[in-house]
Amino acid sequence: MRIGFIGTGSMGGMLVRAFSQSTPPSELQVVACNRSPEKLAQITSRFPHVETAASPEETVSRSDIVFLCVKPGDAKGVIQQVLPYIRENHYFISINSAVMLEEMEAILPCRVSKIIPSITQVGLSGVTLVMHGSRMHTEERRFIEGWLERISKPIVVEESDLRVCSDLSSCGPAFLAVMLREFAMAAVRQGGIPRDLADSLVKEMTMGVGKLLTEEGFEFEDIIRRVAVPGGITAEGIKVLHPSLHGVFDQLLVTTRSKSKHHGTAEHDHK
Ligand SMILES: NC(=O)C1=CN([C@@H]2O[C@H](COP(=O)(O)OP(=O)(O)OC[C@H]3O[C@@H](n4cnc5c(N)ncnc54)[C@H](OP(=O)(O)O)[C@@H]3O)[C@@H](O)[C@H]2O)C=CC1
Ligand SMILES: O=C(O)[C@@H]1CCC=N1
Repeated sequence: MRIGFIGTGSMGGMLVRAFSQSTPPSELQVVACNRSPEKLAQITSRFPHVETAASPEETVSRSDIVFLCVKPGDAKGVIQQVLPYIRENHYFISINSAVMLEEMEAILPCRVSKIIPSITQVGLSGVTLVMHGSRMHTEERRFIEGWLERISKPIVVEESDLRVCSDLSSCGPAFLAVMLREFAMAAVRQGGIPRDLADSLVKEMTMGVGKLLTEEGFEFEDIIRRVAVPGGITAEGIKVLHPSLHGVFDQLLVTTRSKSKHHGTAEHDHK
């Protein structure tokens, strides 16, 4: 299978690395291009079997599955640029939430899907959100999801639910990191311990909680019940958290929804 990547920035570069780590070169031919050559050169120096294409057009010509990994404001221009090189049997997959499946299908003659990756795929974990266009039938959907399973847990969602789902799976790592950093910094202030000790404790705790939730069958409530024993210390801490957190995430989701309505122009990409 020949997989092409147009754009090897943060997300495209991550996907190239993730596929290269998870799949032997004998099963996968990767070809990629990037506007500025340095980012791609960093990847090819670590993964020499990743081939360099000179342009998006060449990437498309040399691929069966094409991942479009440019910023929203660049996406429509690149789609127009590669259009003459797209064959009906191509799979064209955009990682931009701003470009709608219907818009892509109206322009492109091939099968299209949209996926929203997450920084967690650096560790071959976390979710890729998947939305398929109308030309993707059951077998073809399974085929693409099978590839995504090599690097993540693919979850199919409705395009209309994308905003809130990607807040959880793709923006979520940053939201969680902000909260965890606050926790560590408060421990430094209140407990007088060094920052690196506080960071290590929070990181290891987070990894352990992740395992309970994903591997040990714990629900959030199970963890809360087992740790916040009646009359204990954790329960007192939770009494502080509840009023402070109430409404915070509603506000966050209202804000991201509002921002996403104005997203998708080159002007906004560079703000
Ligand atoms: N960051 C995240 O966690 C997530 C991001 N996304 C989405 O992914 C998309 C990409 O984001 P991200 O990877 O962070 O952005 P980056 O800016 O890091 O990557 C975009 C890349 O596309 C390259 N590029 C632009 N135009 C062209 C072109 N014509 N031909 C070849 N390469 C081109 C850029 O090259 P150059 O080196 O010249 O800039 C750049 O390397 C966005 O839509 C974002 O919303 C989705 C999920 C999560
Ligand atoms: O913040 C952003 O715009 C991107 C989209 C999803 C995660 N990061």
